[in-house]
Amino acid sequence: MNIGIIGTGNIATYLLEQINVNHLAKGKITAVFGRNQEVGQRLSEQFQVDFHTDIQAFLETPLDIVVEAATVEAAGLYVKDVVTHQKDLVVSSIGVFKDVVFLDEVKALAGSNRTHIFLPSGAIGGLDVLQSAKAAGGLERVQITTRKSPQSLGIEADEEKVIFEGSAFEAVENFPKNVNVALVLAIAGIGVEKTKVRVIVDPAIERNTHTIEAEGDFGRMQLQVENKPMPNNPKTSLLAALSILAVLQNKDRALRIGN
Ligand SMILES: NC(=O)C1=CN([C@@H]2O[C@H](COP(=O)(O)OP(=O)(O)OC[C@H]3O[C@@H](n4cnc5c(N)ncnc54)[C@H](OP(=O)(O)O)[C@@H]3O)[C@@H](O)[C@H]2O)C=CC1
Ligand SMILES: O=C([O-])CC(=O)C(=O)O
Repeated sequence: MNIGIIGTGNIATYLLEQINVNHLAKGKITAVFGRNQEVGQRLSEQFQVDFHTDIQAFLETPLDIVVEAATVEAAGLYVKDVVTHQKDLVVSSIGVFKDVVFLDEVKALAGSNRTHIFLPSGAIGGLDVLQSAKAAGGLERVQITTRKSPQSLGIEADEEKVIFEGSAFEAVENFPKNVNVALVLAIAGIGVEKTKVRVIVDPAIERNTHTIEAEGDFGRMQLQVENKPMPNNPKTSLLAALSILAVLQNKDRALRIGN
């Protein structure tokens, strides 16, 4: 499997290390697309990958799957191109799909190009429960409370404070690098308007903590994940990078676990 990566940051570097050096997935990252020539050159030498600043040239290389690990904005620019070039796609910046029409367009393109789109569970879990819970309708309420340090949120604060309360749609507009988890939750569950999000800044906390609550005909779920932030980017939890690695490890397996 030839893997391409969009982005030259923390997750991209983590995947290069785990796949090209530690061989933790089948195949190899053969090409990276980015806009930072200096960093791209360094990654190219360190991990023996081609570096491209031209998206068409990147997508014309023989890739089986492309992992977006950049930003919501970059995902908006490039995900359709990836699918129309008939590559499977893994999206990290799931906030790009707050626009439901855009998500439907990308899904339709994937259908007509016979490709697959993978949305990793990222820094959370419980998506299996939500999807089962709504299989026959009847999922009523979904909420996520994200608690992060000022450093992880990239803001200053000297006391615990609720800094946002609203829909998943509004949350992405306010914190595009911190609430992609709310979007995958919304897509798996009851949508971007009905999924409620609270963001709390907490100077006393060291882990990126997400608490998910859901209720419906199935009963009730509460799940809390206390994530270690990544050293190179404390906004991002290690679990988010691991979940992309797991998608790449599992994508062609005969045995599927969870719905
Ligand atoms: N689903 C989930 O649970 C999670 C999702 N995420 C998503 O994953 C993304 C990546 O995370 P992480 O690697 O930690 O973030 P980083 O900020 O470390 O890396 C993002 C990289 O993207 C590059 N980039 C930005 N804009 C563009 C562009 N237009 N074209 C090409 N490259 C671009 C930046 O490089 P430069 O600016 O130098 O060009 C930067 O190095 C986050 O932005 C977030 O959207 C993160 C955490 C959890
Ligand atoms: O990594 C995390 O804890 C969550 C995150 O940043 C995101 O969802 O964008």
